[in-house]
Amino acid sequence: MTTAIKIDHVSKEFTLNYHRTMKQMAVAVSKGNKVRDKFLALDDVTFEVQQGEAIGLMGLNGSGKSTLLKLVQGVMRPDRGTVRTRGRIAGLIATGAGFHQQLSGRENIFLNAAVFGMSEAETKRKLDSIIDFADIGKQIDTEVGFYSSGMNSRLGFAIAIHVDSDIFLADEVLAVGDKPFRQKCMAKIDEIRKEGRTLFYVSHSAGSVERVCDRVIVLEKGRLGFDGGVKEGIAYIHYDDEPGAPDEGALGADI
Ligand SMILES: Nc1ncnc2c1ncn2[C@@H]1O[C@H](COP(=O)(O)OP(=O)(O)OP(=O)(O)O)[C@@H](O)[C@H]1O
Repeated sequence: MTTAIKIDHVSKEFTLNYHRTMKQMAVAVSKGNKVRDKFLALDDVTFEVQQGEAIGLMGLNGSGKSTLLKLVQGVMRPDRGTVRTRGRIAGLIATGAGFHQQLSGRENIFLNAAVFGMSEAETKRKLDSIIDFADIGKQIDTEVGFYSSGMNSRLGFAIAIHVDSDIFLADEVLAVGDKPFRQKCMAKIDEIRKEGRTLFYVSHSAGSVERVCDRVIVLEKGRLGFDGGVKEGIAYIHYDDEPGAPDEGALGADI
């Protein structure tokens, strides 16, 4: 087996500022109060992913999932530890991230595709297919700054799935899309799986994780809480407790 991702004792620290203005800060300092704190968004996380594995990355809000994906994608560096990846990485880890707000959707396709390492010729060849998948009509030629979050997500996902990547990162991509779009995305994710590409799939939906993944990693306040089978992972995080809970209805069994 070939290792696709190696996360070795990785920590990432952020600063939490308690005040937004200089005045508030000055008042806090004069009273001897803290103005900022540091905290670990990721705390000594270690695991390996083999090529072709589909990992469901789960955890409560703020547990560090997106931060971990950003480190895997290479847009952020760890403060401690190492992140090693093999092959080309594509995916959607933050809706609208990487889009230039004043450029049109069409122009952003070229910009974003270049960031993923696609040549202009390759992008031109895939342009119609990307626009078709995004399916946002004439608004493909309007400024991305005016897009709804769903439209941002549609365009971002459409570009990402057209990159010939070895590792695909999907962070809540389906959360803002409507049902027909979610179904289309799930079909693409199935294709990615069949092609033997490595998948990192962040979701709060036990149903969709069960459908897509063969392993679950649970982050708890930045620490690795669980790493193992899908059913066990879902049970660990108690997402199987409440049948018909909102996450199931939103993204689960109905896809
Ligand atoms: N650039 C940043 N600067 C400061 N704090 C940050 C930054 N990015 C993330 N954080 C903080 O790090 C913690 C982890 O955030 P992260 O987005 O990784 O969580 P998550 O598990 O993806 O959450 P969610 O399920 O809500 O998407 C949060 O407390 C968040 O506020």
